[in-house]
Amino acid sequence: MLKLENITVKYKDKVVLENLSLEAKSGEIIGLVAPNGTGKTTLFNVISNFLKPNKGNVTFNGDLQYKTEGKEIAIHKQLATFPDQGDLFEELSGVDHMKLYANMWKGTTKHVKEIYEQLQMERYVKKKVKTYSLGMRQRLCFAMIAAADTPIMLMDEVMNGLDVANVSLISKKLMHMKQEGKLIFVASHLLSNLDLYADRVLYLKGGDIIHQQVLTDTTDEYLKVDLTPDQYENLAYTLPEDHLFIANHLCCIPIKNMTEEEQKEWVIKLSAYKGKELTIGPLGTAEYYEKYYHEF
Ligand SMILES: Nc1ncnc2c1ncn2[C@@H]1O[C@H](COP(=O)(O)OP(=O)(O)OP(=O)(O)O)[C@@H](O)[C@H]1O
Repeated sequence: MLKLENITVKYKDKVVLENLSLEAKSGEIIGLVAPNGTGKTTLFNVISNFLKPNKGNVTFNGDLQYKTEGKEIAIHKQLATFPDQGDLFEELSGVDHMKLYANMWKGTTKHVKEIYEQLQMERYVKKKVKTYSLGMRQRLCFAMIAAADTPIMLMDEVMNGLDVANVSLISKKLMHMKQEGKLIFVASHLLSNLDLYADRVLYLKGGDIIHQQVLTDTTDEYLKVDLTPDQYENLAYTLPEDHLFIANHLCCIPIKNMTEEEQKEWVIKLSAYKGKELTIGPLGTAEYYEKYYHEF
């Protein structure tokens, strides 16, 4: 559905994206993770053609590229980007904004009511935006992209400023949209939230994707224990070569190639470190984030 090939973006002599390639299909939620200023927004701008890359191709549905105005219109019918709170009109109501997006992309507003009901916005959706709090504005931005109902959605910081209840509400709606077959990109700093609904999480560093974490892959399991650097250095056992010591505190031993007996032995060995919690499971988004971006 979407193919990026060797995308390079430079601002003067600063290289932000370098030879980045990626394929994505419908029915996927892809998390995009990196510290501030790494290139997440730049990547979204390339996908939506708000920015022409210095090199590389963006292709939709096998052969559709931003080559002519007509093709750009055809692509933009299928793709919506998350609105910025600064683009909201203070004198218009929430439902006016939703209808604007619904009309622009779908040519109908029939589905708008169902969306604002799902997002529990009935109480205020008909009031002017100037009366909205930050969280209400953010929920409206999400309701607008949901009203556009496009097959591809690019969401930058969708959960910004939302409380726990609203994060959960929007996460549920995202899962629902995925089931409908949408391809959704979510750039986020709310790492554990991505574990809930993303199929894969991409880690961006040095202009490229340095790691792709497949969250549906349960074979990637580790025995995890928190150790101080001192405990780690002076461990009484030789750890397997492919173990990780993430961010100087989390020791992770891969168990996928171990027999049940070997796994039990490691649990017993590590249980000796009293007071340290021992868990078994895949690495979460927050753990990978520490692995790639922790500065020693
Ligand atoms: N128009 C521009 N001219 C020059 N440099 C730019 C421009 N736009 C972005 N940059 C630079 O490109 C880099 C990547 O910016 P980008 O906004 O893509 O990062 P990001 O990962 O989305 O950050 P954040 O998490 O803060 O939103 C930054 O170093 C930024 O300063």
